Amino acid sequence: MHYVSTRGIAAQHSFSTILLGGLAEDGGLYLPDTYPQISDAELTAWRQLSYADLASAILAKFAPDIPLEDLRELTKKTYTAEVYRNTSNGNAEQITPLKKLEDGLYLQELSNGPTLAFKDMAMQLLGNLFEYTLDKQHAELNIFGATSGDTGSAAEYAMRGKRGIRVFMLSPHQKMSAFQTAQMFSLNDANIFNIAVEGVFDDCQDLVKAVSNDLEFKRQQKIGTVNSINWARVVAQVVYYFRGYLSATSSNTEKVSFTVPSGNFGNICAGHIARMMGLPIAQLVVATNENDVLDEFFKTGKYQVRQSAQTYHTSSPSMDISKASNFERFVFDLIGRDSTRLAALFRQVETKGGFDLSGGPGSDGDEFKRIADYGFSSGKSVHADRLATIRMVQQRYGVIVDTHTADGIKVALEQRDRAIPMIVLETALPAKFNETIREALGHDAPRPAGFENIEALPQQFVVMPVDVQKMKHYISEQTGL
Ligand SMILES: Cc1ncc(COP(=O)(O)O)c(C=O)c1O
Ligand SMILES: N[C@@H](CCOP(=O)(O)O)C(=O)O
Repeated sequence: MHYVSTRGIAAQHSFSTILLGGLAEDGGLYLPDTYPQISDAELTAWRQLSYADLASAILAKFAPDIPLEDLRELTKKTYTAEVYRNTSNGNAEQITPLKKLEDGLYLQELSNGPTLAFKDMAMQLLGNLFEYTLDKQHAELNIFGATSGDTGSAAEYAMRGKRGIRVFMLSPHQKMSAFQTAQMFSLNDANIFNIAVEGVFDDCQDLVKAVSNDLEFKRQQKIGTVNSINWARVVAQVVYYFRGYLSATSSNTEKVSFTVPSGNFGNICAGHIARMMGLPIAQLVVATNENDVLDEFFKTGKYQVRQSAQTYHTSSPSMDISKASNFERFVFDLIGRDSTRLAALFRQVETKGGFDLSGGPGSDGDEFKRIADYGFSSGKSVHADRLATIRMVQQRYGVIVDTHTADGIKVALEQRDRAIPMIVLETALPAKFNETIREALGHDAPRPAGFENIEALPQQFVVMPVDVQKMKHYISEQTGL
């Protein structure tokens, strides 16, 4: 298997090479040349597997250049009850248990890891994969990433103290919750550098792309990424769609749907890959907050990104994103993997702010008519919906959900086909967004052990403007390369 760039110019590479490289040299994102398919017999056999074994079976299809035995060791070391210990049912061996809310409606717990968000599902594996690959190459890696709140802490917890790795993490200054801010900025490991950027998440992600697109600087500074720009992140997220499906069904003739609180489109992109591999997924429902660029696209075929000033700071702040990185991977598939056209469309995003695939007069294509073939639909949730959903879920099901998961449940209830089980992905625990839980319920969210006084710890970070040159200068100053 080879990996190709969505923009079609960069060289094709193996899994291990793109793992360390992140963004393709032509500015595109890597995808496998074809999606591996799963047979009915395989899916049946996978019903018996532990999460770790399921992960290595799926990874083996995407990383043929890593020996299966090594993959097995890596996933066994990653997916343990000690690491994913915050399960609500006390059975941490299950890693991502399904919580039944009512007949046909489930939450899939993905936030039981060290930083209480779904990012830990992939990031813990990425940390181990990086260490394994770097050890073999006697190399080092400077991770340059962007976060709206959860990728950052998941990456820093996964990489702290790891040999040969430094993490430079950009976050939007004063736009994360108090808990998220404390989780990242209270770390004082020598290999962690927190940079608060005077802008929104999209500015942070643009800086990551701009720095990565300077190929000489990238090579010299050994820059890699942990955002879902990195294909390995997406692949590791594919695993829990399989796990969710297998837990909700007893035969492969059944279908399920997933609703995914979405921002950078990495999570639901993994669902798209699982579906392309043949997992019987009926619907993939994109749930957005007030930053509704994706909802607009999946309703109209028009993709129109918003400027920083029109990107709202909301109570589901991790989804405050108007320029979803992984959307490019989906559009690549939607337009028949025509990389020349893909590159033109995404150039147009930079010059005209978007493109239009609605098929209407003056549009850039008519592929929107094919959206349903890919199972996608969408909906939106705003602050008042979020509060009402948090209250409703507590009253009706006795469960407290975080603000992003609440957005997912709100949209899932609107979109579900009652004949097909709907799984809502739980993307964080409520303790991370206590301000809004208090507003909704009048009391604090339950706080897992170990985080009691996190907001009171001393914080270490630097504040910087949206300035590529200053960012590069800061990185080279710290690395000494
Ligand atoms: C809690 C939470 N929910 C939802 C999302 C959106 O996920 P994605 O960016 O993969 O679409 C994020 C950020 O990624 C998040 O941290
Ligand atoms: N919501 C994310 C944004 C970055 O997403 P990623 O999946 O591309 O890393 C965050 O919490 O940082």
